[in-house]
Amino acid sequence: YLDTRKPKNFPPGPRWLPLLGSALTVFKTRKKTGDLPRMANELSKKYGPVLGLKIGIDKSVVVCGLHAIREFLLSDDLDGRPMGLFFEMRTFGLRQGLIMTDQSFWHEQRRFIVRHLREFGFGRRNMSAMIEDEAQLMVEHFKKNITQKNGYGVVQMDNVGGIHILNTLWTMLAGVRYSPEDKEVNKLQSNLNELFKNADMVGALFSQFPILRFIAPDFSGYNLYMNSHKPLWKFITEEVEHHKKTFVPNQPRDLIDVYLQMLNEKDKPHTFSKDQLLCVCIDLFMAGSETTTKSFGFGFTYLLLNPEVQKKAQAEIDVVVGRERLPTLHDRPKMPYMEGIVYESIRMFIGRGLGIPHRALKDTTLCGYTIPKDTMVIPNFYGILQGNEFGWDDPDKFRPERFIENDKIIPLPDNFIPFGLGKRRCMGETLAKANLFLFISALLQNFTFSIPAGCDPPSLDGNPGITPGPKPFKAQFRLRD
Ligand code: HEM
Repeated sequence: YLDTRKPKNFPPGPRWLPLLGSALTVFKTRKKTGDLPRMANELSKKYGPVLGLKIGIDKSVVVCGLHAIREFLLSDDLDGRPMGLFFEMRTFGLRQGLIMTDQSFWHEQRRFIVRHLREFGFGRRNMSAMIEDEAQLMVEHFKKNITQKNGYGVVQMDNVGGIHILNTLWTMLAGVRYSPEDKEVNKLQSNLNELFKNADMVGALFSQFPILRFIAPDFSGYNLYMNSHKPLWKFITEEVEHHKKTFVPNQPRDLIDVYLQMLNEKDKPHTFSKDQLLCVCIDLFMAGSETTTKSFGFGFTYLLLNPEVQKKAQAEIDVVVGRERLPTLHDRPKMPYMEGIVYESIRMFIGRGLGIPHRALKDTTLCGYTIPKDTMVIPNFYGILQGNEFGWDDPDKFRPERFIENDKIIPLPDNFIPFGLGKRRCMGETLAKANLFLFISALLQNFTFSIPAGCDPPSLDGNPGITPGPKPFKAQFRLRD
């Protein structure tokens, strides 16, 4: 009986059943609508934009409308991150790192990481040169894959950007760049892809019913979750050990060295530890490559389906950049169409999903409802980025023009908040946008992409999961005339 009682003034939502909470309604609506974000959008039509749920043992609130999402993301009381097995097991079972920590621990670490990444170019002018170099390597890699006989190449387009995108962050973090053919990194990225596909933002079955990890480790997703993380833990640990062996005091080569230097300080703040360094690297490995690679993948899904968009982008590139050199970030203000492609790629990615869950740090209110301490609160990006109630005409269409007026990028609409808002706002926005702009424009400057003969067109369904991803697809590419 107690299990079915909602806290006073809790946001409206489906009835809670003993043990299951609202899981049955969620499950049924999800089956009908296809995924969690659409499920929440559907239920919010009945219950309102602040949707109160309980899945297994966790009380959670999914926030759907723009007004409610803004109030939520800008509230300091809702700046925490959920606790629990699912979130902590990513990082060796520790509540450490950047993404899933909160309060003073998170403040201190986030400030330190952002400040020192800047020393290695993050968000600075030389970051552009670094991405341009990587874009050059990407173009060469594509050229190598064109066979003389056919005059074209074929690639697995949904994840081809993965290592190049990772490299732009990893050069600053660990001072290394990997070859796009590196077997280990490719395997790590495909492991994570698999993992992100098979769980979702509110956690896996084993986190809602923790006992299941002992009695049904396969069924509850526990084994898959653990096994997908182990190779990444090994990889990161080896990188940090290598840094320790080659470390020269006061001559930092990258962020890991700066962190090691801090670890050697006698009076370092207590939030700094070797474990925390490993967890920061894990978080940045995931956040830094996964999201941008998926936006890139969605971007090319639509570029393949809309050859006229490729043509318009190529015309703009030819006028502003020509063919003699690769595009740079200096060209960006003169290339609104390409920038529109970047925004649409991001909208098609994050607009299919839920954001990272937050946690109420104390009893508080949201849109007049009571949110008890420790409730998990999750923003739903689907409605505001892909629903037509927020001014998107044909929200399912990939239309870079929607961001352009009088040949200029328009001030971005209030509901275009793919990187979140407030103190927990994404710290990689500048890097992500620069990567997408430089990689996509460099490829379109050199190649034209099409659906390979005998292949189905890329699917628009996408894979739901922790973050949504494009369904795997191949692309054929030819050098432009
Ligand atoms: C298109 C690409 C990307 C999108 C759409 C995106 C979006 C987001 C969103 C929505 C959040 C959550 C904000 C919140 O919890 O309220 C977030 C957090 C975060 N992002 Fe990104 N992101 C992208 C790329 C990147 C990149 C390249 C990095 C690399 C540095 C990065 C690092 C992070 C980190 C560390 C957090 C956690 C911040 C915190 O909790 O303090 N992201 N991102």
